[in-house]
Amino acid sequence: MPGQDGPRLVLGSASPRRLELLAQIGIVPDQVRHADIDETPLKGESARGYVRRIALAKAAALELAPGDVLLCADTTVAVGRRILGKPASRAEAALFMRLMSGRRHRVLTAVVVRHAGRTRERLVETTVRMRPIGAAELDAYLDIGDWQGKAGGYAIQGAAAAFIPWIQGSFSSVVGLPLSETAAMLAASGITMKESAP
Ligand SMILES: Cc1cn([C@H]2C[C@H](O)[C@@H](COP(=O)(O)OP(=O)(O)OP(=O)(O)O)O2)c(=O)[nH]c1=O
Repeated sequence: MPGQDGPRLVLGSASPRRLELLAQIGIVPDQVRHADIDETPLKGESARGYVRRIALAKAAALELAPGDVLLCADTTVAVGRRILGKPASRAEAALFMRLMSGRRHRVLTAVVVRHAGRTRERLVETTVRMRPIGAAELDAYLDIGDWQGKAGGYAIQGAAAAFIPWIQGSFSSVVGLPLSETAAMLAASGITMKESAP
């Protein structure tokens, strides 16, 4: 049972989206922490290998009290073999958006749960199609500033939805945490909805 006697959930993420997504399924972490790690892709690294490595590194970087459950994740965008992380500038965000315009890309989220000496992980892949985006509307989109802090430089939960007619996979995973898979992983560690908790 969650609550006073159950395990404590530590969310190892600075992403406000991940906190909101957990709240959507009635899960409230007892603590939110995060460790800064180097997110540079290795030479020749695949997007799947990269996102797993980073999520595992985030989870390994935090000390846990006995019994605590740690949840970490990493989200990245891949266009073909090219990994698009968080753009460093508006110009880089524009480049990323032009790469994705009029074609499909993949959004990968790796979820890691550490508990009682065990580390579990899941990798969820979603395909997203963007319609062709004109120069003027791209400029207007970049003005909003949604590109900051987002893998690939866009937020499907924001104005970029206007560019996305179709996805195949998990919407919540694109936003940062695949909720169905995450709920199952947390339940396996004794973390469930807290609506009935004191
Ligand atoms: C593609 C996409 C990404 N994102 C966000 C989710 C993630 O917060 C971010 C990818 O960066 P991440 O490195 O996965 O996460 P983060 O740096 O925000 O937080 P932390 O490492 O502390 O957990 O991009 C959206 O919000 N919407 C989208 O449509």
